[in-house]
Amino acid sequence: MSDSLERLYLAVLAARDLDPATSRTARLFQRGPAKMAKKLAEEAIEVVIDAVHGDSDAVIRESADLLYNLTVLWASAGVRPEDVWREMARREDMLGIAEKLPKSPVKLPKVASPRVAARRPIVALEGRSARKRH
Ligand SMILES: N=c1c2ncn([C@@H]3O[C@H](COP(=O)(O)OP(=O)(O)OP(=O)(O)O)[C@@H](O)[C@H]3O)c2ncn1[C@@H]1O[C@H](COP(=O)(O)O)[C@@H](O)[C@H]1O
Repeated sequence: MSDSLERLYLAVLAARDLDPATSRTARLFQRGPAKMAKKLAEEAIEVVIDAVHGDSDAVIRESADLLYNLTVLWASAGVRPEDVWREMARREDMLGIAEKLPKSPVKLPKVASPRVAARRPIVALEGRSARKRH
């Protein structure tokens, strides 16, 4: 998925300077961050409404529109996809990926790699209040 988003981000950057009369992306850049934010919010609401109605095909279509509008806003804000992937990796390292632990006690490897050792333990979701992400 990140490859698709990265290709889309590059296409958005390339379209920024096209003719707004023929390029939606160029038109969004011409109209500025407020318009971009409005379109992004509209798409998010469309995804929510379609999800609530159980229309998964519409959720797929609107999610593609949402991601398009998100990459436009990233470009406008000077954010690159790799900046977001880095933050997601940081959170994964810090918080671990909460997984359902097996019922029987599991033998953890004696020697963990420094990266694994630095990670917070994987926690079971049942019966624990979700930690607030920071
Ligand atoms: N990936 C997309 C993409 N996804 C969605 N959209 C546009 O976003 C719209 C979805 O928003 P809406 O549902 O609000 O559609 P709308 O009601 O017609 O829009 P408004 O009238 O509300 O502005 C779609 O109709 C598409 O026109 C996209 N427009 C462009 N791209 C890509 O962006 C790059 C640049 O394309 P241009 O902007 O055409 O130069 C290319 O790689 C394109 O494939």
